[in-house]
Amino acid sequence: MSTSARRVPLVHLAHYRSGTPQERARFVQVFGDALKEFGFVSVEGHGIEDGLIRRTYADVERFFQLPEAVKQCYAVPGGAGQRGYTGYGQEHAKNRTVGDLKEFWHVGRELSPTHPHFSPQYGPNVWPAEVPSFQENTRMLFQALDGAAAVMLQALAEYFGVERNTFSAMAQDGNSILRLIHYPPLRERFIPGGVRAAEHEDINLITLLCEGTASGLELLTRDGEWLPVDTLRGQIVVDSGDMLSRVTNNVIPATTHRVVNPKSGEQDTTRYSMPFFVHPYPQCVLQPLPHTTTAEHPVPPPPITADAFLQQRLREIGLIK
Ligand SMILES: O=C(O)CCC(=O)C(=O)O
Ligand SMILES: [Fe+2]
Repeated sequence: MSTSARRVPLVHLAHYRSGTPQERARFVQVFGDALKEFGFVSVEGHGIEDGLIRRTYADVERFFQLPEAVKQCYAVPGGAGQRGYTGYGQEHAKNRTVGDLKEFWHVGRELSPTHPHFSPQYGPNVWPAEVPSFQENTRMLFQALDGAAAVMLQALAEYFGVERNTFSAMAQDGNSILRLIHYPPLRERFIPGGVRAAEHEDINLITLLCEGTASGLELLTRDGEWLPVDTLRGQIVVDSGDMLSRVTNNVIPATTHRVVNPKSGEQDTTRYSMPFFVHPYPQCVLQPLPHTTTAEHPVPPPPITADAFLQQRLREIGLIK
């Protein structure tokens, strides 16, 4: 695949789940090459019900329209924004000080305290009483995305020629998180110098993005060009994060992306999006697959636990003060 391709490559997940051996092999190749050379890949046939995505967006919209004081009741003190509500402008991209022009809500995984991957830092979810169906819909969406992500990670392991569960086992009962984001109209709230989401790389292994409700998402191609990414209905866009870059010794670099502000004249546009960040379990040691240390990638990053890496990054983006 040419790195100067102007379109995000498209694959069909059902081809990997239940296709012929040729379809499976083709999925593995296109999916892996797309993340390696392009940074983003669009996935259709992922099995996530469109109605569930619509219902969840409706709930998310209802929540973010609540008064600020009500929303703030769902901020979790000392929780580093990992559950519940995080207010407007609080998160900023690494190496920036101006906050992003967004507010968001995080739904995480809930494990019993006796589970080996349990970590008290990633505690129980909170739920907005004002939107009764929020809990059920976001939980169902979390589960559906989690299932689709596990299959994609299996394909990625095949791409590297390692045991199929190598990456999916890291994410199984891991610290994945569903982020529900509201970008309000710029006319209403603006922070000088602020961007809806300033350019950044995601922290985690891979991110699954259901289509956003308005344009604005852009990816920096490996050639250094900003390319708008418009997810079509029925497709999920997947990008690679820093943790995947670590475990592949940068064979798959993390993808730089951003959400740009609407053009002048479109200052009334609201945007919602729902990235699902696929994280390993906290105790998982991130170290490169052995055969990824090559002449091209001679210096593997030192091992670090997923939790230590996450804590470091949460500090860098202003969620841990
Ligand atoms: O809103 C989007 O489409 C992307 C958001 C994003 O990149 C993030 O929250 O990490
Ligand atoms: Fe992101």
